Amino acid sequence: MSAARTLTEKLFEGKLGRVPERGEIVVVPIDLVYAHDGTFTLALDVMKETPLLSRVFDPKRVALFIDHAAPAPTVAAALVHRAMRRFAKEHGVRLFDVGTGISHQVVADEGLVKPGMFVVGADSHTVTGGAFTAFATGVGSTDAAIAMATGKLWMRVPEQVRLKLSGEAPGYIMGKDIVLTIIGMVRSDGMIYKAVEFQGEGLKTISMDSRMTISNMAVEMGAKVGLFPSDAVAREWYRVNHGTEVPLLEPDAGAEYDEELELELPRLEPVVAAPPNVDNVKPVREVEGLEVDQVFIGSCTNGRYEDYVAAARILKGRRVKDGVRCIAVPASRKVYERLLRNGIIDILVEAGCFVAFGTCGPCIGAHLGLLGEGEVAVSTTNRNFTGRMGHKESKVYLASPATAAAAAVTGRITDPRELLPADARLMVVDPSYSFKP
Ligand SMILES: CC(C)[C@H](C(=O)O)[C@@H](O)C(=O)O
Ligand code: SF4
Repeated sequence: MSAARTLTEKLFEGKLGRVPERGEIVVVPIDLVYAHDGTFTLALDVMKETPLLSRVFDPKRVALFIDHAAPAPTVAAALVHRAMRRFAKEHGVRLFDVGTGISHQVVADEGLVKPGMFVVGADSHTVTGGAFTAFATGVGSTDAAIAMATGKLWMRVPEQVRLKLSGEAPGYIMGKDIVLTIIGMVRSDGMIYKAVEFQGEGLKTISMDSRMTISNMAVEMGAKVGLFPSDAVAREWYRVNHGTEVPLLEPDAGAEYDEELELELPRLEPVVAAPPNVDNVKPVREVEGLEVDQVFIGSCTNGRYEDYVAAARILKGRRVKDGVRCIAVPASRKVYERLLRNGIIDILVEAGCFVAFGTCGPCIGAHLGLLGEGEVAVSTTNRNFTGRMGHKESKVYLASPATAAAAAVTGRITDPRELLPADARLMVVDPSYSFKP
């Protein structure tokens, strides 16, 4: 075997002091473990029932989030939130309360995830942290409780896949189009328990916001983690957002992978995932014209600055079509504040959108916009399973924020290229970029 190492191997080596074999079961120290109001109750039960797990190993490495049913839409949710606040106080753990934001966004906003870390969260979209070169993965509530109490967790070292992104993406392409296209290629079970490493010269043009979208949906192809290197784009993001230098972590040339795939970015076009499966991916033009009732722009997949800038490019000076609800929910207060400072919230509101922030609400059909029988939504979220956003006879088309905004304006599924300026570049790599409406 060559001495060249994959990125996944480097991350394990950083913790274990040696490169483990694929398939080996290892116990790794965990740098950050988190849970939210949808999963913490079960973790708390485990901690209460198991004396050895009754204390938190290190409060600084544990975080709790109130984001799923937030603000509480039911009394039952309010009671869960109350229990979480009590636990956080008793154990000295950080609790990010109502309105701070969706966990996977807040860990980025707060700089809690850094290259080289091992992060586990009681939520499948913890994989979002792969954008920050962290081995970040979702676990069940019992595993989360064990990690909270012991600071360690066992893992099977995954098979490793190189996914080369070659060439440069056209300006109208966003991370969502890239990841949906990949899922359409490999299908929803194509990467089960594998570590997918995104590589290639195309990374230079993929912003951190879009990388988070791509890593976020790694789990929708079954992956254990979706990793980006901490290249120049990532390191500049840490400088601008957190004033910190982070190490360069990237795979060695010549590292051996179990599988190699390539996606040519210049060939991409806007796509949707049609219901009822995330891998039912088609070019937007194939479903163009279908009438929509609701558009949702938000979630941990696409609730970031770049996403609303893309939407604003389409919504500015236009109105949401009569009869369509356009719901915009920036993923965190920090994202919301940046949008507010840049006049983007004004554009959304003037176009007729309903705007809230920092909640999972509509994404998981919890509150703030469920779908009725027979209704159709275009949504920037990551799952379109039957009944995900409301009635079991409703339909969800997953798309980029640009495609979603185009549907809001026309009331039909529409190729965003028809409404975008010809020179629009929707992925914005410069972290200091501010949109001038
Ligand atoms: C509630 C939670 C367990 C779930 C997840 O793990 O992904 C949710 O966030 C989702 O998106 O379906
Ligand atoms: S925004 Fe949606 S996908 Fe993300 S954590 Fe919340 S419910 Fe899950």
